[in-house]
Amino acid sequence: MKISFIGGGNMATALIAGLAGKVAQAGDIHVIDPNPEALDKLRGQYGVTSSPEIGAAVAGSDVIVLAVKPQQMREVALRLQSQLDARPLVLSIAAGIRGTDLSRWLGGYGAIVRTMPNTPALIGQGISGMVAMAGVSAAQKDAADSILRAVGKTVWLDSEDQIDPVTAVSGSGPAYVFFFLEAMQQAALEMGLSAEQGRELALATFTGAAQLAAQSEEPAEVLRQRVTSKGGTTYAAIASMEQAGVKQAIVDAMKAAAARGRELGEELGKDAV
Ligand SMILES: NC(=O)C1=CN([C@@H]2O[C@H](COP(=O)(O)OP(=O)(O)OC[C@H]3O[C@@H](n4cnc5c(N)ncnc54)[C@H](O)[C@@H]3O)[C@@H](O)[C@H]2O)C=CC1
Ligand SMILES: O=C(O)[C@@H]1CCC=N1
Repeated sequence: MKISFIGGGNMATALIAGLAGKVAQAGDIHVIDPNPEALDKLRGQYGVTSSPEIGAAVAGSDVIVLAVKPQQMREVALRLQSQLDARPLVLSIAAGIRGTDLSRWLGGYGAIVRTMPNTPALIGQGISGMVAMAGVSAAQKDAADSILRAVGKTVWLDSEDQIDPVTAVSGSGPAYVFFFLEAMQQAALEMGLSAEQGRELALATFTGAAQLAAQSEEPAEVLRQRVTSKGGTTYAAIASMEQAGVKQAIVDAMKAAAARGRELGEELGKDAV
């Protein structure tokens, strides 16, 4: 499979790390990015070919992955329009950008899959929500699935409306986990443990609890109750979090992420062309 990436930043790097030598031979991956340092790194680490701007190199690609920031998507799509003769699959990973707007910027092109991956893709532990527009063939849907499965799991969605909620849960989700980790490590330090001890204890707790939840038939609430002895230490911690409104704050934060996705789509898609 020949794959071109437009944008060679964080998320493209995570995807290329999983793909190179598996779904595509390194020489069949081409990256376009105006930043020479990003290209040097990707060429050196993964043996990809590269160019600083969209041109003939993308013609002949089976899949073109759009991995620029949402604010760059329109400009990139307008430039890409003339290179779509071979009818490749266009795979967009941008938050917010709606399929109809992307299709319009690509001159009414319909072979578009929107996906929302996440950074654990870097270590093959990602999860991606996926939605195909009407012009995507079964073979192209399979190609999109195999690209994202090279870096983790895929979940196909019933409608595009679900992609903003997916962005709020798993796309942005690693940041919430890191935030919680930061807080646990800060507390460990403030209570007299070393930074190294705090890191080891907090990380193993996260991994262990997540694995336990994944392997258990019980909901998270029941697993939590099993740690929480009445009048004990966990009880004190959970009572403190409840008093501070932590659960509702997380729910509100995730709704804000989804709303920002919708807002980005509306803001950046309101042009006439
Ligand atoms: N970082 C994350 O956790 C996730 C990001 N995304 C989406 O992935 C996309 C990329 O995000 P990141 O990789 O985090 O950003 P990034 O800033 O690391 O990478 C974007 C890259 O695009 C390049 N670029 C800018 N203008 C360009 C142009 N005209 N042509 C080609 N390349 C150009 C930049 O030089 C940069 O290397 C965004 O749309 C974001 O919504 C999706 C899921 C998760
Ligand atoms: O923060 C963002 O907008 C992107 C999308 C999901 C994760 N990072």
